[in-house]
Parts: sequence; structure tokens; C-alpha cells
Amino acid sequence: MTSVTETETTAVLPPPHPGAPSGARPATLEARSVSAWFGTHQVLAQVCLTMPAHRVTALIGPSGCGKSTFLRVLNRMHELTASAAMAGAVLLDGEDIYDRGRRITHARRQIGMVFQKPNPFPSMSIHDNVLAGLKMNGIRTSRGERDMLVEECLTKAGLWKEVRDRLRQPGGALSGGQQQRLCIARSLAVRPRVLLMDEPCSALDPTSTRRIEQTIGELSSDVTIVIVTHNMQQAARVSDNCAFFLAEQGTPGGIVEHGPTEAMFERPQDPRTADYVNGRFG
Ligand SMILES: Nc1ncnc2c1ncn2[C@@H]1O[C@H](COP(=O)(O)OP(=O)(O)OP(=O)(O)O)[C@@H](O)[C@H]1O
Repeated sequence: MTSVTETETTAVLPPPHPGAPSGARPATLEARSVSAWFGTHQVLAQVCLTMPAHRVTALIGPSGCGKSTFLRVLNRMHELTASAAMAGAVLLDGEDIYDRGRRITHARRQIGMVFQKPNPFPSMSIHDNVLAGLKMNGIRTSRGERDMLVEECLTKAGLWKEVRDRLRQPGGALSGGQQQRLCIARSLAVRPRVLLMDEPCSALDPTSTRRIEQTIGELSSDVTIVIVTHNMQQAARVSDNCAFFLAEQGTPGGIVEHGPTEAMFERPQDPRTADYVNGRFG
């Protein structure tokens, strides 16, 4: 991890409360005609999707249809892969994160990511894990602010009561589900406007999964959430809106249908959506 001293820091943390600067508010994310490639292999074609502020949007579809790639395009992580390319636009409250002159770090700070496998820094304390993103983003805070932020983020991630008496213990000593909630707390500490979650429960047992789902439900007042999941029950439980991705017969992935989750599950318009949500393929 990059080490940043207080004198090197460049930003201050926006407050979380009403009246806060725009940097702290959940934002609407809009993908416009997004296409993506790995080398010559096109994996997404002309994907358009609006992910509204304060809502949970689930991305569903069979393996290999491009859901994770789409998620990585949404916060400019796709371009970390050497052979990767993209076309189209991603608008964060109307501003294209791919505009020339926009810094990648700015996009990644406003649009956080939680991965499939919990990835806390194992030997770093729980307390310092929560704050790790601040240093990496060059965000300056006082000691008092840091302690308050640790409590606030662990509370929002649904972990505070379980760890408040052992904040100096290593993050690696927590259970898998607790580690994932610690990673959510770490993401929240930089006050992202959107949180992307790539199958955040796939490595967890059912009890931990339900706890993360509860956390997702509680977070929507603080952050817009986009979640990739293979679990249809989970998509139905946690999301307001849903988008069904499909890559048919070697063609690039695209969205077959999207809309309110209840309608997608109860009254799908496309027979392929009906087959998928009812478990007939994928
Ligand atoms: N780093 C990479 N290099 C080359 N091809 C890749 C890379 N990552 C993904 N792909 C390819 O891009 C396509 C879409 O993959 P992606 O992981 O986005 O799909 P997915 O829908 O998220 O799949 P899953 O549900 O199995 O995670 C696949 O054909 C995959 O093999």
C-alpha cells in the first residue's frame, strides 16, 4: 500500500450529512452505449443503463456475459488490464468519468468497489483497515475525526457491535462475513457516491450472506449500489432495479431487459428473461 504522510495529503473528507457538498451525496450512474474489449475479443456491445441514486441495481445473467466487465468499466478499473479497451460514456450525475482531463483516481474515489473475495489487509488492525483508503486517496483527517469515522463506517457496515472492543486486532482474524463487512466499511470511509459490489456474498455462508444483504438494504440512503449476483433470490431480496445481461452464441454481451426488480421477476417481457429468472438456463 502507498504510504502517505499528513503533509502530503491533498483533500479533506466531505461531511455525510444533509447540506453536505455534492461529493458526499449518492449519485445516479448512467452507462451510454458502453462497449468493451479484451484485445480483439468484444465482450460488451452498446450497453445503456441508468442506475438511479439511492437505489440498488442488480446485474444478473449467465457466466461470461460481461457483468463483471461492465462493473469494472463503471469505475475505470477495466483499463487496468493491459489488453482492455472501451467505448461509450459513463456519467456520474451527468459528468462523464471518461472525459479527457478527468483523473482516474477521482472516479475510483467516488465509485467504490467491493470484490467477490473479502480482501482486508490481514495484518493491519480493524481500525486501520477502515482508514486505509483515506491514505491511498490522500484525504486528510484529524485523529478525532478518524475515530468517529471508524465508528460511523463500521456501524453502517453492520460490524461495529461485533468489533468495537477489539479494534486493534488484525483484520485477518475476523470471519469471512465480518471481513467482507470490514471491506464495505473501508469503501464507505472515503464517502463514495456509488458502491459497486461484484458477487460480494459468493464466498460466504448463508448467515453471513443474509447479514451482508441487510447491510446493503441499510446503505441505500448513503450510497447508490450496483451489485452483480448469480443468486436470483438475492437479486429479488436486495435490489430495486434489475438488468439481465446475455451473450448469445459468441456475440458480445448486452442487456436483454431491465426495469423494476418485481416486474422483471413477476412479469418479464422477454422469454429469455423469464427462462433465466426461473432457473431454466444459466
Ligand atoms: N482479463 C481478461 N482478459 C481476457 N478476457 C477476459 C478477461 N476478463 C474477462 N474476460 C472475458 O470477458 C468475457 C466476460 O467476462 P466477465 O467476467 O465480465 O463475465 P461475467 O458475466 O462477470 O462472468 P461470471 O458471472 O462468470 O463472473 C468472458 O468471455 C471472459 O472470458
